[in-house]
Amino acid sequence: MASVTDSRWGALLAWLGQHGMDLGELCVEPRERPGAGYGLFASKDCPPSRKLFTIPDSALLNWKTLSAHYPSPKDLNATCLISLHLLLHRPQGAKESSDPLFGPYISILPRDFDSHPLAWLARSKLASEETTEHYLLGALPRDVGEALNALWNRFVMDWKKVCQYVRHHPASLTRASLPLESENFTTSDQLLLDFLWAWLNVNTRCIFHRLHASISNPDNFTLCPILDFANHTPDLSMSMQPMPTSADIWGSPPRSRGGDDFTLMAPREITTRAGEELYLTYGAHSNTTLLIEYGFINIFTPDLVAAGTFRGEVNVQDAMAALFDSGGRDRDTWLKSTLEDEGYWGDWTLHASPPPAHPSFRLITALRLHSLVASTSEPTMTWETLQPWRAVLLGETEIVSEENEGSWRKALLRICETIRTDAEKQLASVCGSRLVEESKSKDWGPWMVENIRLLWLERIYVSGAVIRSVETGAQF
Ligand SMILES: C[S@@+](CC[C@H](N)C(=O)[O-])C[C@H]1O[C@@H](n2cnc3c(N)ncnc32)[C@H](O)[C@@H]1O
Repeated sequence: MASVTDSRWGALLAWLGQHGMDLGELCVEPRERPGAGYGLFASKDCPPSRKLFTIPDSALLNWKTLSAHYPSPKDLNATCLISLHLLLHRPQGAKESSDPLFGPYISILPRDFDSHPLAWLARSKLASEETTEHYLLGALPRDVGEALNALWNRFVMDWKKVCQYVRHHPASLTRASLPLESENFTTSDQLLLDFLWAWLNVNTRCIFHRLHASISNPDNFTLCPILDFANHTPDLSMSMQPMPTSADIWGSPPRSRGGDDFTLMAPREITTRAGEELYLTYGAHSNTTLLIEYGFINIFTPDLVAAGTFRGEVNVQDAMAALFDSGGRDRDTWLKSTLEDEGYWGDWTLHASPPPAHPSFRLITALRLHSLVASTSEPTMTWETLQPWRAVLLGETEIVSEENEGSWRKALLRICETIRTDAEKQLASVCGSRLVEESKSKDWGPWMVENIRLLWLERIYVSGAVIRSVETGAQF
């Protein structure tokens, strides 16, 4: 542990002890983890499924534990309420948070998210001249940039909700650690950046926790001290497991209290030795999602992609859009509306695993339709002539026809080749020496350039692997 975190860790444990945590059973601690900030490490040997610690419900930071301290809390969803609370009590400089409720926990949260792509986007929007962040954003694959813009829109919507809430309930600011005026919320760039810090803490560190009667309630999540030091592993067998709460078992949360305590268990199948890192699996996410939502990617090698052991995924929206834009207006419009009506428009992907490397079923379905209509001289098809394609969708037959199989597989090859060639060109141009030089102005810059380079390489390797699958006659 770095020295500054040492004292914050001690303060956090003392505070958790006041909340009733049994510190004697704790067998983990945070340590610096190059390339990932901090991580959670075993402080003694942990056999499979050993209980690692329990955080009392009152020390969990969530909608239930905060709502009693805010006027009309139902006006805010959990993301907005937790983010607002963090914003009101953000530590200043190297000081500790003076929040009387969660101060020692807020003090140990990351102090900045400068390396996160959403922070690049915010800074580049606020900056008057080109910054390193501009160059990094310019080097991202287009679909990754689009996913980032969608995340930005989500963030801005939450910020607007919070600004509106604060305007209607200025009393919500009276207990803030910082002197804040509700009028400044819509105009201050600094407040927007503070909210971004708070919102990214929520977005990158919260975990599902059943707080509400309905399991699908979107506010069923919490910030959980100590657990949130855990880094991600894509390997589920190495992941720690939350112990099912009584709400999970009985189907509804306890009525009398804020919620259940949160207990974390060691991985089910392996023994973790003292000094080894403990992980959580955040989800079966693609690298695009990991980068956009969490600010890192799963590292891979060409061998792992070729062997189908790395969960490589490539979005082929642009190449498909070009294909669906080349058959004449009537045909293109008909194709799009037919696929939309059937729910198969967009979200088309290639996958490296499980082997053989393959196109998604959505992509195959769209290509089958494109090839079917291309085999006719008409721009559209009748209900009757479309039946062979629908029969595949309904599971009544496996293929439209032998001819259609051959035709969509050829179209798939062309799409993969386009993606591979385009990625090779982009890799050489956007990840060139200018970006490398620019990135050196940030301590995390070269690491991020390597992540972006890997995103382009993922396109090259995965499309190459699908080409090999098609050429060797793999059935999908
Ligand atoms: C829940 S926190 C984990 C603790 C965090 N590393 C810290 O320093 O506090 C999630 C963040 O950790 C980082 N992270 C998690 N898993 C990672 C991994 N496998 N590689 C690199 N960074 C990772 C990312 O910045 C992510 O947004």
